[in-house]
Amino acid sequence: MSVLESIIEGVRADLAEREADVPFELIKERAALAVPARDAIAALRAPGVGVIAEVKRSSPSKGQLAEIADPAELAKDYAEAGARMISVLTERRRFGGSLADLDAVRAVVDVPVLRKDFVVTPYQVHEARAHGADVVLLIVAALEQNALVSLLDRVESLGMTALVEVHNEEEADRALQAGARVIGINARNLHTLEVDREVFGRIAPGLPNAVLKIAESGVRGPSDLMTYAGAGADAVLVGEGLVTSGDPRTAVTQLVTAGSHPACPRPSR
Ligand SMILES: O=P(O)(O)OC[C@@H](O)[C@@H](O)c1c[nH]c2ccccc12
Repeated sequence: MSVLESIIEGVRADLAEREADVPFELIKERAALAVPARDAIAALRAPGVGVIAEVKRSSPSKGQLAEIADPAELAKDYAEAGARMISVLTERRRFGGSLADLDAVRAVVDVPVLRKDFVVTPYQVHEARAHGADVVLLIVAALEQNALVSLLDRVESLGMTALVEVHNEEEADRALQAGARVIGINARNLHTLEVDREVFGRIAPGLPNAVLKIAESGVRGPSDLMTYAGAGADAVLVGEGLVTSGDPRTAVTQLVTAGSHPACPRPSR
């Protein structure tokens, strides 16, 4: 079984427990009553290269990265330092996240919030909305094409934005066919867990101008942001580099400064 498959197996087991507590009809109702989703596309289209800052305790490749006793405090620091969006990992077993983290972050920031998880069922989409998410990650490698299409439609029908994650050209084609408006190109191979920063530059130029392009993973600092900017990134998504920096606020400030510097290559739109 691949790493991705084993993560999803755990996600499904945890999901079954939550679903036993809060049935589908109830989570749908809660989602319908939530404050409307924020416009993530508008936030990402702002001038310069944006920073999406991630609340990430652990990773399958490195184990624990940071304790993060107070995710709300961290998210506030990120937002005050200029992050355009906050990503919250809600997967428990490998990433140490939870929906409580999402609630805590949602309560303290005004920027759009991304639910970062392994979303494979409609239930999780409504659940994301019920907990205040504005954006939901959909990983192409984890989904059959018809599931991808129907989950993406569901995300949009709830007023949210889908961040559709790809790792290669074939997945990028599937994302486009499904109608993705925001594509994340993940430098980390979910099968081997290795980071290859060249992947973005290989895939991004083949995507239409109208699609927002997010470079995910492996951003160590401003120079990686500049490289991704040169290859057409509208934003970078950063986790480990921030939570292990010792000073996440300054780390975000440095990235935001680089992304808005006149020398930073601009997205073509
Ligand atoms: O910590 P990094 O290398 O900055 O990466 C952040 C983000 O890209 C990564 O957490 C991620 C990208 N896609 C995912 C899918 C599931 C879980 C996690 C991820």
